[in-house]
Amino acid sequence: MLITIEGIDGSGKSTLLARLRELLADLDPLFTREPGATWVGESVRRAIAERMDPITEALLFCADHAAHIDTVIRPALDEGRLVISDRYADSRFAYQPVVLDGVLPDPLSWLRRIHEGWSIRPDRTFLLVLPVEDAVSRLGPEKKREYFENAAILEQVQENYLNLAAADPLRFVVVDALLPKEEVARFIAGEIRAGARSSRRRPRA
Ligand SMILES: Nc1ncnc2c1ncn2[C@@H]1O[C@H](COP(=O)(O)OP(=O)(O)OP(=O)(O)O)[C@@H](O)[C@H]1O
Ligand SMILES: Cc1cn([C@H]2C[C@H](O)[C@@H](COP(=O)(O)O)O2)c(=O)[nH]c1=O
Repeated sequence: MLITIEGIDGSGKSTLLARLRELLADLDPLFTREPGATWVGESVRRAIAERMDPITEALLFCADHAAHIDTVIRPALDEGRLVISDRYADSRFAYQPVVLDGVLPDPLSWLRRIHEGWSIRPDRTFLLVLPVEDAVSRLGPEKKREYFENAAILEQVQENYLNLAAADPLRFVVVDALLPKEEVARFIAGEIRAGARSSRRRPRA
């Protein structure tokens, strides 16, 4: 079963994942992330830091996703493991249209086409949502933030995320990220546990 955690910068993903490692330890999940699970992810970090052109940046994120699926996700799913990824394809569909706006006529369709035929659809995606001003204040002083970590960009990213969730309500679970950390973690752990139980009852297609 593939679970993904999404949300704007500062929404609490890393905090949540650290707690899920403890709460779900008995299920022995594989925790992974994008970018960062493959050496391609290092190129992505460099592209963000150096502000490469948005098409190069988008294609590097996609390359990291392909390597992530090939080397980490598919092997673990084939072994029947629960996989939990901090960011996944929806990060591309939420962030890259913002920087590709004005560069391509329809960035989201372009991105979706690139993923077609090889990306693996998550079984469930938890989207952490909170007002952008709260996320930005959690992120700390502006000068220490990465390129995407500014309010104007994050407003558009969050709107894109909410549109993705509205279009796919069976997969997305929208979670109030203003709730206390422990409440967020226990709710999501419970949902993942329930999903894992029912997927054990269903044979994999
Ligand atoms: N539910 C919560 N309530 C209050 N503060 C929180 C909550 N969740 C996380 N935080 C705090 O917000 C800050 C940002 O959280 P975190 O690093 O987990 O976000 P993130 O989504 O992983 O960010 P990024 O995408 O930039 O890596 C941290 O200081 C964390 O302690
Ligand atoms: C996977 C992915 C990520 N991003 C952005 C989102 C963040 O601002 C950075 C790095 O991610 P982190 O988890 O906060 O360290 O990259 C993106 O724009 N597109 C993507 O596909």
